[in-house]
Amino acid sequence: MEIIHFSAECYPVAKVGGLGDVVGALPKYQNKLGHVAKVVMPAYDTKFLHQNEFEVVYDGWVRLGYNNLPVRIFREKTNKLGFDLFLVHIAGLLDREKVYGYADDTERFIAYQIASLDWIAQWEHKPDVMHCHDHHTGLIPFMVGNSHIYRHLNHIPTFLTIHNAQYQGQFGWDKLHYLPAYDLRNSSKLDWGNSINPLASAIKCAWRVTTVSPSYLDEISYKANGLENLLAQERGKSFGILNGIDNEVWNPQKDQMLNKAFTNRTVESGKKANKDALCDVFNLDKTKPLYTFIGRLVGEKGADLLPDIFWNALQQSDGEINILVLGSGDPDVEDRLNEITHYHAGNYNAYIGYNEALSHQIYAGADFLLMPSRVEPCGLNQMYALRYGTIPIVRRIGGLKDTVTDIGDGGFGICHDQSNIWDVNHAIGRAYELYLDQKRVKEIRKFIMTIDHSWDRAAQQYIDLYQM
Ligand SMILES: Nc1ncnc2c1ncn2[C@@H]1O[C@H](COP(=O)(O)OP(=O)(O)O[C@H]2O[C@H](CO)[C@@H](O)[C@H](O)[C@H]2O)[C@@H](O)[C@H]1O
Repeated sequence: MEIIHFSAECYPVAKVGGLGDVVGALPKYQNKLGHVAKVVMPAYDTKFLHQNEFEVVYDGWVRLGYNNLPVRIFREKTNKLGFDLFLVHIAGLLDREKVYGYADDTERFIAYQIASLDWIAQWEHKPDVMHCHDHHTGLIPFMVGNSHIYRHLNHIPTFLTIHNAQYQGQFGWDKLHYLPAYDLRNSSKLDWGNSINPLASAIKCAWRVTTVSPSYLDEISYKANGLENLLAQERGKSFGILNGIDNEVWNPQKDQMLNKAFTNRTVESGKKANKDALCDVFNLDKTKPLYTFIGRLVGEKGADLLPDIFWNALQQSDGEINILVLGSGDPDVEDRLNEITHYHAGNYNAYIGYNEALSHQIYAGADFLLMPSRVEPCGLNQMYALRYGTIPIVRRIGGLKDTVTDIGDGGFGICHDQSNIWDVNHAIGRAYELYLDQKRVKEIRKFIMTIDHSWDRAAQQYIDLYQM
């Protein structure tokens, strides 16, 4: 099958969070199964663009409202990522440093979607599947099914994967003129709550909808930032497929970013070397358990609770634990997390910012990873933690529920029910008790490193779904 993935992110080209990891891996694993999966994404002004070789495969114009903008599509020449990568270049609109966060994001992603379809519409052959990821690509199913200019594509099955239903990309009907002409009687397929809502539109128009874990599929019927009823209505064509992880990128045995590579046989010495190095850099106590949080500092991740959780834990433990945070997001949370460093230096530190290599070093060097998420469609961090022998402490929600079993239930993690300070502090205490039983900790580490969360299984599940 020929599968085209449309996405705003793809690791290592451009990554803000988990979407980038998924789109950087799933196509590679689909190709390994004998298919031809490709990625079409915006050409941002990132390092990857400057450090790799590209050829031009398309030169054209994209019509955005009353403007015609020049478009160029580049193909990466060497198949470096294990799949064909196409970058849509629109000067002045897409070629910026950041992926998101601009006032004209709506226009940027509409232009990217139209330009991608214009290009594909003039191919001699047609792909078998068009797979859209999140709201930035959510207008594609509507445009393909309803715009006269894409009538040659309208027999191609479209898929939507929801990585996070919190973000929907809504914009006002005053921007309708940016979209290619369609029969206005079909406007209800774009509308949700009197706005044009790309995620809602994709849920309505895509042939199939998937979520990134089975539990999240259940949860969004009652908690989906206003889309609950729609998702419940479309449940018949919706499926939950648990994300995998890229075992080649996240491989503690070969990871070049670590201070010391290790396997599950050498996990004790490997973890110690990586932990010692982190403790040296961040002024932490090597002899004490190291808890960490890695992620976007936003409400969904429970990040606003972290400062209080850490104050409590550090005070209650009286110097017996370490905490290291890596993240960026809400400036208020960033400040509050930084502030703790002044009071608990030696046991606490925070790196505010984005640092891919440091994230690998922390997954490898930490003893426990905290994920007190309010919403977690899948969560990749807990799976990276497991692969690097780090015990996850997670709220039982979404993909966390599907991947972590509590030690009290014969499992290997610490689970709690609510995303609140008391539950998380209690979980931190349980982890500390566990840490004192080093024999058990060693057994758990050895075991969790063997759990297979690679993409092999999920890549096949997507193929099966395309063929249904
Ligand atoms: N400051 C920082 N420095 C370095 N690395 C950082 C970082 N902050 C985050 N990361 C990395 O970004 C990724 C985050 O992955 P998640 O799955 O937790 O995220 P996210 O909420 O973005 O994704 C959404 O999509 C994914 C994919 O489907 C779902 O798993 C998830 O539940 C859903 O919310 C991990 O690779 C993590 O290491």
